[in-house]
Amino acid sequence: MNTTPVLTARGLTRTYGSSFTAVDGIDFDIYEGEIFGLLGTNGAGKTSTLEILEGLAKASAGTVKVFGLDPIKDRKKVRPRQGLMMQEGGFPTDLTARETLSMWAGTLSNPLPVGTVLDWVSLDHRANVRVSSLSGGEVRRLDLACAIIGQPQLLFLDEPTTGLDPESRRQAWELIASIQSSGTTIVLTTHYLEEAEYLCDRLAIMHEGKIVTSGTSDSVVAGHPSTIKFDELAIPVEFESRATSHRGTTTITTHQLQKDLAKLLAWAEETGTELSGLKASAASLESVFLDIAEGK
Ligand SMILES: Nc1ncnc2c1ncn2[C@@H]1O[C@H](COP(=O)(O)OP(=O)(O)OP(=O)(O)O)[C@@H](O)[C@H]1O
Repeated sequence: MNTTPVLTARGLTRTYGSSFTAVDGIDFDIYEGEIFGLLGTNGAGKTSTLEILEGLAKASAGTVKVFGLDPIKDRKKVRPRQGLMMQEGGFPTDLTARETLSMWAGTLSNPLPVGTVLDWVSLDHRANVRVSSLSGGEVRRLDLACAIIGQPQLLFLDEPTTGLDPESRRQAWELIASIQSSGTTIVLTTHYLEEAEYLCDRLAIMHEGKIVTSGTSDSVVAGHPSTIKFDELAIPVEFESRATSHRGTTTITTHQLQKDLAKLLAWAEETGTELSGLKASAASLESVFLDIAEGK
């Protein structure tokens, strides 16, 4: 992996008003050519962080360097190298998709052809439709088109596939992956863990303004326990200390899923016990995320 940092954040803090800390002293590096994901529950501080990285908001404390520069003070140098897709685009509604993208391209120094980008985001057949008549998912794809048409070296995508149907989401993933393969570094936020697993080389999970865990998806999941669930019944003594019971379901947590499952099945066989509702699940990004969300 290329470990040349394109972006570094140290002690990044953002407070609202006099007392609310939305981003609480976080540190991370984003390397050239990678896709870095910022994940977290609603209100974890992802957008508040992204806005500082993008140079749209000032940090209350800490530093950010983008291409070694200050994204606010050196805005003139940094901005042309960045593409931004925010949660809300806010286009004039009476322009068509093509007019909107052409107008935006007119402000950039090195835009790709408008028709090519409309084709990439599958809006070529909707090019002459006014923004007011586009569906929510189509507006989202127009947002993405505006973010990539300037051939940015660093692309920020804030929930790029929210509102897209599953097929359009897959297409957006392919497009984002192909933009990365052309050398662009990408920072994205998402609520879709499958999206993070598919796209992100590394990710950080935020909770209440802090980064709780970070690394590759595999390294974040490693060390997290797997679970065995079944309908509530008396269980072997050796599992009692790792078992919890909730709404009629017993859950055993384990770091040795195969071994413990084999033991449990052998016990059930010997004692003639029916393990109804049996479900064994390896640790996943989702289980890590849910534990963090629950403050575990
Ligand atoms: N302008 C603001 N003034 C006061 N509080 C704010 C402001 N913007 C955000 N917040 C608060 O800061 C916290 C972090 O918000 P932020 O939008 O960064 O979270 P997020 O992780 O992006 O959430 P989501 O997944 O819902 O988009 C939330 O508690 C939010 O209510």
